[in-house]
Amino acid sequence: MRGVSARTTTTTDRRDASWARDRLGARTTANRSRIGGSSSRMGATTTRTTYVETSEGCADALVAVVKNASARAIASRGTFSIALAGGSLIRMLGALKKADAEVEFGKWVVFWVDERCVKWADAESNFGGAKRALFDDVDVPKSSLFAIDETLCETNAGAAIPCAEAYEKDLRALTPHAIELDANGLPVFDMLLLGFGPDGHICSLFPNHELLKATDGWILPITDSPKPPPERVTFSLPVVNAAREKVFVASGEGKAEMTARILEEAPQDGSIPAALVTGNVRWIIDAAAASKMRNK
Ligand SMILES: O=C1O[C@H](COP(=O)(O)O)[C@@H](O)[C@H](O)[C@H]1O
Repeated sequence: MRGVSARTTTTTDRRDASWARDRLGARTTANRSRIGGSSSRMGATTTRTTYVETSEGCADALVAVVKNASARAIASRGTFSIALAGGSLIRMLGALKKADAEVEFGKWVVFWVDERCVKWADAESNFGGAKRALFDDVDVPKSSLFAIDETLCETNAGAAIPCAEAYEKDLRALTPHAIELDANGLPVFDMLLLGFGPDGHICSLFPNHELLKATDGWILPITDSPKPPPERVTFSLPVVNAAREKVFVASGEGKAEMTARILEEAPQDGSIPAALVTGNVRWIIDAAAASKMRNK
């Protein structure tokens, strides 16, 4: 593959959701034990990091990771459930078209880890961007592409709550047959493709935001997103962490500072949401994004 170095490192730690747990001291024991009981949050976090030279290298490495996970999931359960971020990650998605002959796109079920409450044709729509970059050209059945209900987004104001309710209903209808549930009753996506902002946000979970502590609800509305548009929907942090594999792609100098902070400082106080992702985590990083890391 172009630009993919052979160098992949693996680290394992015992990081758990201590930030959420500590701040939840005032909550009931029942709530605490639900959080503490999640195996993906309390078990070891394994981080595999693949270093590549260029953004093309990132795209190629991403294709290899998705192709393998898709084949494994389809062989064992007949479907592959994947949820996608938006933003700059969308630029990478088109590379998956190269794997068209080897990937059984017909067996995919696709969600978005977060969405801005706008019409699909709006330039801000994460679904619209992914559709143009990939899904217009591969054979994922339309009925397996789970976008938010755009009819609820005539205006951004007032859209987040009804959109989140409807989107969670769609997700619940797919469990447990197409998307498994874990021991805590959380949906287990086979793979999440995550981005992160320069502030360390993931999905539409922003630094120090109350929503980081949410333990009820799979899809959360946010009405005060610091990054426009203000009204969005997002996976909750427990749903993110319940996924079988989380893949971060860090490409370009603009991601360098935050990549180093997430991987080398990993504060657990909610100031960098990306550092709260636990379980089976994979990073694909190009040279520009890795340029501020001290240990690589
Ligand atoms: O608003 C969002 O931002 C993040 C990061 O986007 P990027 O353009 O800075 O890479 C993205 O992961 C999220 O899905 C999106 O809605």
